[in-house]
Amino acid sequence: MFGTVVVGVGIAGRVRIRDLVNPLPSTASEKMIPKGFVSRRTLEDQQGLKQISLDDALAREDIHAAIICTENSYHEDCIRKFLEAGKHVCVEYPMALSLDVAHDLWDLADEKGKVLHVEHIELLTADYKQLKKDIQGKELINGTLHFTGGPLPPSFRFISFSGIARLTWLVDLFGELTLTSAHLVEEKDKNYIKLNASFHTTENQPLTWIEERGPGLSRCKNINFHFTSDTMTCLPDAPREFVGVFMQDFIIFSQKLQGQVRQEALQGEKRRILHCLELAEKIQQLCEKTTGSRM
Ligand SMILES: NC(=O)C1=CN([C@@H]2O[C@H](COP(=O)(O)OP(=O)(O)OC[C@H]3O[C@@H](n4cnc5c(N)ncnc54)[C@H](OP(=O)(O)O)[C@@H]3O)[C@@H](O)[C@H]2O)C=CC1
Ligand SMILES: C=CC1=C(C)/C(=C/c2[nH]c(/C=C3N=C(/C=C4\NC(=O)C(C)=C4C=C)C(C)=C\3CCC(=O)O)c(CCC(=O)O)c2C)NC1=O
Repeated sequence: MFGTVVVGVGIAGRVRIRDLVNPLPSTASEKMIPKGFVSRRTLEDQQGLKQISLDDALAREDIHAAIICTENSYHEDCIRKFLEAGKHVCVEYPMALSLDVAHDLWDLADEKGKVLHVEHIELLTADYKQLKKDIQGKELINGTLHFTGGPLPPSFRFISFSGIARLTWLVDLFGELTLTSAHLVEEKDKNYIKLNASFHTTENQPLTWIEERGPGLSRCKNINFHFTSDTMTCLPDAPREFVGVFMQDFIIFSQKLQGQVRQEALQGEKRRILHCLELAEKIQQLCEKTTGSRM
């Protein structure tokens, strides 16, 4: 049994509390015991769960794991505190805002012998699983992934990190990438931002990622993938699965705590996460170089 707390009560934190309080019967998630939630605000009980202080969460011996759902700028500090206190950590993506920090946190997890799990629900949606199946065996000529969405607060930090889910899609579909260019358009007065990043696959095929955020832009992903066999311009519309994506992720975290995930799978995941963070960092550096300012 693993006493567990949720840290940070926003959109993701509330879903995490829901899943922690209602584990899926006959899955590894049943071994996770809700022990409370941590917030920087004083909140009333959440779905029957009580608020506890961060210090208590770190010190209590009946708490073995934390699910960190704070804004991106506050992930590193939280992960470090819980790992140092000898707790397992599940953190919402992106785990860190630089490659160095990510390596450092993983080393700390290894040193402490604890699980560091990074949520990547974008890989767990029914549409994505279908897309991956549909693409299997096809030979890419070139492709574009264009995401639009509403503005995020500054605490979600640089757009290549807050948008890491799109990079993760491209890497999971087409393998490791090399960045060839990155360009940022920002209209701060309009709260509008657009990133355009280009890559080559290991077979030298070009891929483009466009991440666009601004008021009135609805959350949407557009694809345009050209293969030698055909062209895909629409995401497949797979039926929704019975188990929600956050619950699927929670079950994976629980399985990791119970030693049910193979080493090769863990290593592959870690390699992918670090590769995506490295790309995100290179994009940021290139954008800063071309605009001449830190963002
Ligand atoms: N939303 C989603 O569907 C997904 C989110 N994520 C990731 O999860 C993390 C959190 O995202 P999300 O939950 O959407 O972000 P939110 O902006 O909803 O919450 C972020 C943090 O802000 C604080 N907060 C929430 N509401 C308020 C409020 N009304 N007033 C003051 N503070 C508030 C909370 O911390 P506290 O309780 O300490 O005050 C909370 O943890 C990010 O890393 C994101 O990338 C990943 C996948 C999906
Ligand atoms: C309705 C408003 C709404 C908000 C404010 C929202 C925020 C939000 N959704 C995210 C990802 C995500 N959000 C979802 C799914 C959801 N997330 C939800 O809050 C809900 C209701 C679903 C529906 C199942 C998924 C699957 C991701 C992973 C990235 C993706 O594939 O889009 C992220 C992480 C950053 C990013 O990848 O863009 C944020 C901040 N999502 C929303 O849908």
